[in-house]
This record gives sequence, C-alpha cells and structure tokens, in this order.
Amino acid sequence: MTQQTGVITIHQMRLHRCEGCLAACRPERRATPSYELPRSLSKCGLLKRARRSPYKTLVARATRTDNMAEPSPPAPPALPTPPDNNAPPMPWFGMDIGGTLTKLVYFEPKENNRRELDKETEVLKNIRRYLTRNSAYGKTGRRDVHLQMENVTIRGRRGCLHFIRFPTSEVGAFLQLARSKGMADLVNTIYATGGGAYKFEDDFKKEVNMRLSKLDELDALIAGVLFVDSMNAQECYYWAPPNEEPVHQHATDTPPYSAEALSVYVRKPFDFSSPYPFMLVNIGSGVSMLVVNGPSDYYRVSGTSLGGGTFLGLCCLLTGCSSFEEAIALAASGDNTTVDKLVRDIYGGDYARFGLPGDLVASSFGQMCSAERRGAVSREDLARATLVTITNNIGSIARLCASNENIQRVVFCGNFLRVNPLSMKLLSYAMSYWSRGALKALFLEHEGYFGAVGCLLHLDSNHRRENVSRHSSPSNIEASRADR
Ligand SMILES: Nc1ncnc2c1ncn2[C@@H]1O[C@H](COP(=O)(O)OP(=O)(O)O)[C@@H](O)[C@H]1O
Ligand SMILES: CC(C)(COP(=O)(O)O)[C@@H](O)C(=O)NCCC(=O)O
Repeated sequence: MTQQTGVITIHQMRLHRCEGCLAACRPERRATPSYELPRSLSKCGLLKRARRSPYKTLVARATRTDNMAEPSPPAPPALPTPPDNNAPPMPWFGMDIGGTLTKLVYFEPKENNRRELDKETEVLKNIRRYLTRNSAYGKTGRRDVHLQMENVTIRGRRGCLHFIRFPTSEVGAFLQLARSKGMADLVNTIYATGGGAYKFEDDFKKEVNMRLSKLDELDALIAGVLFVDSMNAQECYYWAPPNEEPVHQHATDTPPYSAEALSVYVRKPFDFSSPYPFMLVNIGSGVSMLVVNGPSDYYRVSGTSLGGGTFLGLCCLLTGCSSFEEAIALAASGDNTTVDKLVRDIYGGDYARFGLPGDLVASSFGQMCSAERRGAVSREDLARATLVTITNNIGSIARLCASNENIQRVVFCGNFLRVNPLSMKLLSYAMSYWSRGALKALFLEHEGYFGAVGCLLHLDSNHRRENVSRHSSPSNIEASRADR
C-alpha cells in the first residue's frame, strides 16, 4: 500500500486517498469515524487535543450500508494542522516485543521548516537516513516498505509511518545498534508492549539507558487496529470465490476447501467503518481471541497455544526448514492428504448422517502412524499438513467463540498471516462453510504491526498505564479459563 495524496490526521480524522484506492476505496466513508476513541487513546493529550480541534471535517459521512468499497470523488485539499510545541522530541517510535518478532513503527516527520531543519541534530538526521534509506538492517532486520503509510499527522507533525521488524532473539543486537547510532542519547523513553517489554526492560535500561513505558498488548493491539483501519480504506479485506457463491451451497464436484477451489479465491476490500461487535483473533506465537464491543470495551474470550510459533516450530522439526518464508513456500506446494487421515480413509466416502464429507480431514497427521506412509511423504506435504492443522484448529476455536458470543465478523491478524494467503483462504472457507454463511472472516493489511502502532499513539501521553490491565483481572482470567 502506498498512499499518495490526501492527508491523514489524528486531529481531524480527515482521511486518505491512496494510490491503490483510487479505483476501489471510498475516502469519505472514513471522514467521521463512527467509533468513540479507545480509552487508552482518549487518555493521551494527543486525542484530547483532537477533540478540541477547531478544524471541521470537510467531507460528509458515507451513507452506504453494505460493506463493499467503491470509487468516489477526490477528497478536498487538506487544512494545515497546528504544530504541537509541547510534543516530545524526535525520534518517535512504538515498539511491540513479541514472543517471536519485535515490531518497530517509526514516525518520519516530513515538511520540516528551515528552523526545524537547522535545529535537528546530526544524530537525528543520521537515524532518519539509516531507517528510511534501508530496507534491511543487519542480517535479520527488515522494513516492510509495502506497508509504509504516507501523510499521517501526529501532533501537528506530518509524516510517514515506517514498519520494521526483527526477531526478538536479536534484541541484544538491536540495543547495540541503537547505541552505535546514538539513538540512546536522544530517546530516553520508548512506549513498548508485548511480553518482551517486561522481559527486556532491564536490558534496555542497562545497555542503552532507555526506559520502556509499558502498555498492555491487547489494549495497544485494539487501538492500533482501529487507528490504522481509520487511516487506510484498503486495510480490511476478505477472501471469497470470484462469484461470491456461498461455499456451503457449493454444488460442483470440486470440494470447496480443496487446493483447486481455494486457488481461485480473490481478495476484496471490506468497509470496516462500523466495526462493532467483532471478534479479533491475533495469531502471533500463540493466539488470543478477543470480543470487541467498543474501543475500550473488550474482553479476552479465549486463546490457544497452537499458533504461529507452533506452525514454525513443527515445520522446522519435520522438514528441516529454517525460516517462516521457507515453511510457507513448502506448504504452498504440498498436499496434506498424504499426511492426514480423511473421513473417506475411514468411511470409504462421506459420513453423511452428520454432514461430514469424505474429503474432510478426520484426523490431522493420522496417516503418519504407518511407517510405509512416513517413508513416502514429502517435506512439502508435511509443511502443508502442519499449516492446515494449525489453521483449522484456530478456525474451529474462533468459530465456536464467535457463535457463542453471537458475533458475525471475525477479524484475523498477527504475523502468522504474513505472506500466507493459504491460511487466510482456509480460514475464510472454514468460517463461512461451518457457520452456513453466518460468519465472515476478515483480514488486515498491516497484519502484525498493530500493537506497535498502538504504542506510537501513546507517545505524548503523560499517563503511564498500569501494568495490570483491567481486562486481565483475576476474575476475568478465571472466566477465560472456564470458558475453554
Ligand atoms: N520472518 C518471520 N520470522 C519468524 N516468524 C514469522 C516471520 N514472519 C511471520 N512469522 C510468523 O509470525 C509469528 C509471529 O507473529 P507475531 O504477530 O509477530 O507474534 P509475536 O508477537 O508473538 O512475535 C511466528 O510464530 C510465525 O508463525
Ligand atoms: C501469551 C500471549 C498473549 C503472548 O502473545 P504473542 O507474543 O504470542 O503474540 C499469547 O501467546 C497467547 O495468548 N497464548 C495462548 C495462551 C492460551 O490461551 O492458551
């Protein structure tokens, strides 16, 4: 996604037009966000100021009731936003130190005036150049250039959001780099979330004298999702067969979940401007499932330890692969039916009485108890079976939770879905098929970066959030456990 024109401001929530959206999205639908501000955000001065902003939204709220994006006239030119003289010094970062990957969102200011440019220190310029001119940092750091968001305004500063990730196992190397680039001299506090914000807090202090101001990862996640979605009309999408035929009414010989049927699924934009209620399924190392009724009204309904970390760990064990990208590439060309036991392997056909088609997986990895079959199976097939097992299990739990909670839209995010259309299509099919069309699986372009964005939004908050969120009170934890 490369946004080209239009201005995104938190103050005005007067939103964007992006290159890809000129044909497909409706800038005005986001003109007046229909959600109230996340509690975590509403506590920070940034959005308090936004509410008081004298600038009026220039475009009217969209009146469409369906969720399909469509072309629209261009948005009017942007009004300047007043710079905020009390803003914290640059550079501005938000950080999510997860179980597998650390995500860093960097705000690159644009439109510096002469005075500001003169004031900018050499160190600051070097940091900016280093981060924005490279897309790889050391051996493992990567910038997801395709996700870059132009024309974001934060505290009266217009700029660009950059999305950077590196393995959490490399936090030590990151700290060394931060020291060598002089970052440590400029930044004394970073808003950070994820388990690593707790685990590595002392290392940040000792190694680079940086304080981590810790935010709850689920608070930050939701704030980030709502913010990025409000900025980018292309953010939310779904996968469906080209003709949108409901998969549970599928009447051809090709099973609707076969590789062949899924291969024709296409990605379509979804208007998520009236989001509530929805279920948010974050597939990171493990999986968290949240019911979101409003920006500051959510609870963690369930989770599973069989997540992205499990997929990668099992794939490494079973296939000898050494990266997520390799695991996904193997899975893309494999066939899980040589590994899994299908209903037809047990019944010789369908188990019709209970509507279980013969092609359905009856037992994941169920064929692997036979030495002969183990000898014949390929790495690709093993990777595919691992992907299908993990994905279907997450899909089943999500579906049960959504039905239980009477929710129709399930939004999946997290880096397990990175470069992984197969899992997204499987989830789309499974949610729709098993709910007889009642549930819709939705996906988000900035997959794993929402926690880090949620942290960036806090950058001017004087309020340090309590470490224990109200959402994880002992009674909630008990409730969540009992739910399983
Ligand atoms: N480059 C990568 N390296 C490792 N895992 C990756 C990578 N890209 C995607 N993944 C997948 O994303 C998962 C981590 O997702 P993420 O949302 O970042 O969670 P966490 O916050 O737990 O690190 C991994 O377990 C893996 O399945
Ligand atoms: C503990 C976690 C919130 C950590 O988040 P992550 O780094 O995996 O994104 C997550 O891994 C999780 O919810 N695990 C599942 C635990 C369970 O409900 O069984």
